[in-house]
Amino acid sequence: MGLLSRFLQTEKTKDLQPPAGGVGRRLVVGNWKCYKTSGEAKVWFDTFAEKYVPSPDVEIVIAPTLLSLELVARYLEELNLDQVSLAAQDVSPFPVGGYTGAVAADMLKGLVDYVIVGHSERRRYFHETQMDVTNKITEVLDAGLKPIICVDRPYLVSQLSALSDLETGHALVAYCPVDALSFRIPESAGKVGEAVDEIRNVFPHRAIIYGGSILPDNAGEYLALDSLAGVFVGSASLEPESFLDICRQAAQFARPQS
Ligand SMILES: O=C(CO)COP(=O)(O)O
Repeated sequence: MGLLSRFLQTEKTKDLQPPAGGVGRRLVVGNWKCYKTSGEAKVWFDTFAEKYVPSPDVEIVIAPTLLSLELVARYLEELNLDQVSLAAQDVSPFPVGGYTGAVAADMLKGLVDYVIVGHSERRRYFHETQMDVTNKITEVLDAGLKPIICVDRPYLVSQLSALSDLETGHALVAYCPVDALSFRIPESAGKVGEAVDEIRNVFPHRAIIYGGSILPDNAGEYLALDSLAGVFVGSASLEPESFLDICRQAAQFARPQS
């Protein structure tokens, strides 16, 4: 699929109804990127906790900055919110050792369940290579954590083939087309469905989520896709209200697990 074929429609889906029986368990991941101090993170969780209604079929994952991770993890323990866990936004490609400035996967154990790996912003602004990404995935899996492996357009095929030999364990794949992030234009649900099929050819049994300009107004389009396990939310996760709105929609679309 070429660039031209990815012209996007942003039809509104406010009146989209979940099918009877729902579409399966849903995951909503909020990536705060380089926003929020530890204090701001605590305020976010206070507001979130007030209005959050857990659903057994929706898993919520929040990725604060590495700096605030420990404090947020302790606070989350206090809040004791069902179905909410944490992710690290990045990790060292190396184990514990003489690597100044790095945080090793083993150090994240007990704080997070997931680690985001290979986000396009890491690849683009920090010049992360595919080899770095592969090493990070290995470190994360060795630490017993779950990598959220980001793949994007226009490098989907090469990124997937680089990972195809890896034993990816409990990995999730996050499809985040760069145009949808950089240009603030979400990829249409139809195009996302096509990319998901492409990813499934390489990782047939991996859960796949989509990220790129997900907002409360368009989240339902993606949550309704049977082939998608959930959504990966950037900007709209920064405000607890808009993130809660997306979580509520996920609960509407989720189907109880048998
Ligand atoms: O990068 C993303 C998920 O990690 C998506 O970011 P936006 O939702 O801000 O486009």
